[in-house]
Amino acid sequence: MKIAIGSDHGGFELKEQIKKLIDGLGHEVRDCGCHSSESTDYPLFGKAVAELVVTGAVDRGILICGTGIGMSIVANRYNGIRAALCHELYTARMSREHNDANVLCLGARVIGPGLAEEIVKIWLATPFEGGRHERRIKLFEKE
Ligand SMILES: O=C[C@H](O)[C@H](O)[C@H](O)COP(=O)(O)O
Repeated sequence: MKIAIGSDHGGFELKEQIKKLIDGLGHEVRDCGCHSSESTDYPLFGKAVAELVVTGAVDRGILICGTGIGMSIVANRYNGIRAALCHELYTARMSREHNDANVLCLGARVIGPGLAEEIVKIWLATPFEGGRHERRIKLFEKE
């Protein structure tokens, strides 16, 4: 898959680590920044990733900030984005199976890098179940 990834300064280190993981799994990574731990503004990177997902330039997005909250708020303003903030494995899996989440948000100040990697792996590997869940998504997404 093609995957866009973005973070602010709070998520920068974890972004670099997750980039390597995704690359090692055989995906194509598009890094939308930021590019250092210097203080910056999460909406810039949340928007960049969301726009690539919405336009179909990439298949999925991963966004990382301190808590993951700011990034999920920004991404979910876009019609067609279903961003899920996940800090354990069950919601990571269910966000794919039931919600067809196309953006994963992580809080680098909330969980450790080991758990973050496991979350990313399960989120990338889990397919959408469709069926009744597809009907529910159609109920809130605009044409
Ligand atoms: O939701 C927002 C994110 O968690 C940001 O990473 C956080 O607000 C940045 O905080 P600070 O500017 O204090 O590093």
